[in-house]
Amino acid sequence: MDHTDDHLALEARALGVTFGSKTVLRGVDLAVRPGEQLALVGPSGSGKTTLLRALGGALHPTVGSVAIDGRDPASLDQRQLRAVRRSIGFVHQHLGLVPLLRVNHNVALGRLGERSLVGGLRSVFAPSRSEVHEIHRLLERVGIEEKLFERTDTLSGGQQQRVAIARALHQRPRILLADEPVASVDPARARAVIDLLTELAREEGLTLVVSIHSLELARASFDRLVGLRAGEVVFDRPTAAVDTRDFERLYQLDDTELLSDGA
Ligand SMILES: Nc1ncnc2c1ncn2[C@@H]1O[C@H](COP(=O)(O)OP(=O)(O)OP(=O)(O)O)[C@@H](O)[C@H]1O
Repeated sequence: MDHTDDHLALEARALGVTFGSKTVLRGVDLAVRPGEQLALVGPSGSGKTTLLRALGGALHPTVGSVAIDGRDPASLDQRQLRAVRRSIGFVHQHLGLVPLLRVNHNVALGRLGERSLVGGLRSVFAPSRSEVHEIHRLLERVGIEEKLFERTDTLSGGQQQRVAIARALHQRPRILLADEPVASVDPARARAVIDLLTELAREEGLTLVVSIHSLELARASFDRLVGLRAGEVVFDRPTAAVDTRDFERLYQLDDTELLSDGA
């Protein structure tokens, strides 16, 4: 593995995360090159969300370290940390949209973090023409431009997913992290949303890490799969080299795990 920081968008080194007495991640090593796309797969509770949060600098590792574009968030001051976080777009599992706001306002919120509170709110509720144009263009790219002025809670689950993607892109990130972005849509729409994410990331040259429940979908849409089980990486391979035994290993429960689970 290439450990030259300059060449990595994201890196975890011997990463461990513990909540109270519960170890959620242990010994995780991961290296992601700029522009690379990969899927994190694993059973519920295996630590995918926690790993994404740590990689995005939203959670400090208990042991080990993370580097984002070669910089360890733990070594940065508040201003530097905000700049690093702005370079990362996050599509949350539960989307985090404001239901009563119009679609254009929710997308505009993507850039709130880069301005003062007053300036940010002005840009959301009284945006400049160029900002309106940019939001319209983003909604076109995610295929729901006709929803620009609709109230967000009137949109379908799949459409809201697209709003969340547009909001993350409006932030102009270099890295996009998506946590189960298709948890609430049916399989056909899930495929369309994942295809959209991978296509947009490719076009924009973004690094993309997506946690995904459906193995089928992960296999169909990503060239690299990282399997997590009980907080540990059990495989990290090109999709073509991941076989049925890897998947069995990922989903089997053994006595040790059952014993340690409640500990
Ligand atoms: N803040 C926290 N405090 C205590 N335990 C936590 C916290 N966050 C996560 N956990 C625990 O860590 C484990 C891993 O959670 P995580 O959400 O990372 O898994 P996941 O693979 O994303 O699961 P899912 O697919 O269900 O979203 C779970 O057992 C969860 O209960």
